[in-house]
Amino acid sequence: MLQVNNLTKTYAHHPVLDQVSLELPLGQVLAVLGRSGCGKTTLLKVIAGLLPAETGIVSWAGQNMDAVPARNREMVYLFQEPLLFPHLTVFENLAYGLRVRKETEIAVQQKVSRMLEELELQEHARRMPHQLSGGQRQRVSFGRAIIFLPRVLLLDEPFGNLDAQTRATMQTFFLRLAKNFKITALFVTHDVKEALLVGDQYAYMVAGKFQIYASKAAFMADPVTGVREELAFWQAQEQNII
Ligand SMILES: Nc1ncnc2c1ncn2[C@@H]1O[C@H](COP(=O)(O)OP(=O)(O)OP(=O)(O)O)[C@@H](O)[C@H]1O
Repeated sequence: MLQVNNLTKTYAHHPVLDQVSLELPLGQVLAVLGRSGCGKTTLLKVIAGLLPAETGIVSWAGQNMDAVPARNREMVYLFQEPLLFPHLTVFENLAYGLRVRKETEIAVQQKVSRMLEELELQEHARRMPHQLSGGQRQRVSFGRAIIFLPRVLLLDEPFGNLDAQTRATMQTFFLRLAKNFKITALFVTHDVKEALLVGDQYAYMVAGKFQIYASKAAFMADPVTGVREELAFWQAQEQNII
């Protein structure tokens, strides 16, 4: 289980993380909804070990991660933009983390083949990243992060730059991968529908304050999340048509 206790961080006397606490059990996805600038990226980077917090503790299975550098935390921060090695094929991009961990060639071949299948990219294994569409690149980026089974995946608006249709396809991919690989993830999004779709648990962040809801119903019922507003909008559209 990932545990975060009372994280605080300020920039120029302005609190960006204000006593943030959360618990994330294995295999669960916590969808974090929040407007731009509320501190979501800062939270993910502190958990990943890429930024220091002023106070608070990040721990995994009861072990304090303070002294564990980012590269050893196995809490992978995935950028909005897929960052692939431009000089490596899709296959080698996926294999990279396994090779760094000195896995045997047989294991590399098996794991990459399975991942290519999961991502429906078998036919693109020999392509270079610039020969892929944005959605395909994002799939490779996902696969590369998941293939060595990190403890936690930290997703920062991963589909924010994709068109609506590709975004919907990617959400379906994510749900399948999350289930098949028992992914534990914090999934940050501005999009209410995306949060509802991908989450097992739900949180809302505003001005560095983090609120976790006891249930999906509680998340949907709270006016601050904007869920009710969005539902009302679609109902009004429907009534206008009829
Ligand atoms: N290095 C920094 N120095 C000063 N202020 C910063 C720094 N990094 C972030 N901030 C400020 O902290 C706040 C939170 O930033 P953060 O990137 O965590 O927001 P966010 O919720 O991820 O926003 P977005 O959705 O737009 O990426 C913002 O007001 C931002 O301007």
